[in-house]
Amino acid sequence: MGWHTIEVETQTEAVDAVSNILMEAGAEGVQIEDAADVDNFEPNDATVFVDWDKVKHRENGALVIGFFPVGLHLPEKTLEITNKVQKLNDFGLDAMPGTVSSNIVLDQDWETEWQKYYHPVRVTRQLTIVPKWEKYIPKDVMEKLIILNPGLAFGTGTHPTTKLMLQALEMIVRGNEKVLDIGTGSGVLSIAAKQLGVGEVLATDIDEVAVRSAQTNLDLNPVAKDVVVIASDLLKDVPKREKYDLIVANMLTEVLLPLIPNVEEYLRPGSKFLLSGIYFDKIKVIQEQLINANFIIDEIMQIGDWYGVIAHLKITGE
Ligand SMILES: C[S@@+](CC[C@H](N)C(=O)[O-])C[C@H]1O[C@@H](n2cnc3c(N)ncnc32)[C@H](O)[C@@H]1O
Repeated sequence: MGWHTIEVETQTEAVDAVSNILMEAGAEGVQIEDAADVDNFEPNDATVFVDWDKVKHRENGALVIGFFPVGLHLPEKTLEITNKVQKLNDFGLDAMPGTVSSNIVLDQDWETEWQKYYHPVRVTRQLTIVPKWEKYIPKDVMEKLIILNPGLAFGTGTHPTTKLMLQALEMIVRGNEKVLDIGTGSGVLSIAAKQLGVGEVLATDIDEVAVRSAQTNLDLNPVAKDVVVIASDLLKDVPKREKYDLIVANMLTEVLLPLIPNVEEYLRPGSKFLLSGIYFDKIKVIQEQLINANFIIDEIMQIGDWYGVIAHLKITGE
């Protein structure tokens, strides 16, 4: 069996959005070649030096490749994707040139290409992401594993926006918190939260494919077996009377902005709200929206051009 690939030439800041477009269009996986990976590259072993002149890598921009099963109507799919990529500019994302092209590859090529990119990565002091096909033994008692089938949905753990969330979780989780994970993608943050000792977790995503992928990944992690995952557009299908100690949301600013004013009724005073997916030119507007919605900002975190925020709902007298 072969695969159709649809490739989008774009920019680093639009990689997540383009990946989502490809997944929503029915891609069974995406592969990303991003020039920024060279800057963000952190070897597992600090003594490793990579001579980038000798390693094949992109010099600029990014290429996102979606893998589709053969049988789809390629010209129609390509047009649908082109239209959606062009609309990203309206959201203030530089997705250009946004050139979309298609190809066919052999199954075997895809399998080996795919797996070559994913290896166990210790993303924070305590958390290591392990692709499901790797046998990995924790290096010390502190190390906790997140087993993932990467490529099913956004959230392989190595993207700066996910890393910021994992770091923030590690900083603030004390144990037994009730957690809401909005836009769960691969389920990575729910699994991490459980590994760090939280109590109940409800995970949501607008995308049915992501909901199924999250469930597959949750099933790979016994610690996360009681996480409930549902399809929901933001808070629409989250039970109204529920209160959470912690809400996490790693999504584009355009999605976070309408969410922020509505989370208060799901939190208690002092409950934490972690946000990520914020590109550098959007951090101000997110801060303003949080302050208007009764939040105190505890910490602003940054990796490269991406920002994350740790906030809490005002306590009376604050
Ligand atoms: C950037 S990914 C984050 C995935 C994962 N939580 C992480 O941190 O790596 C954003 C996710 O939000 C989901 N999403 C986008 N708009 C949404 C909405 N209106 N309601 C719920 N989920 C949404 C997308 O389908 C995607 O899975």
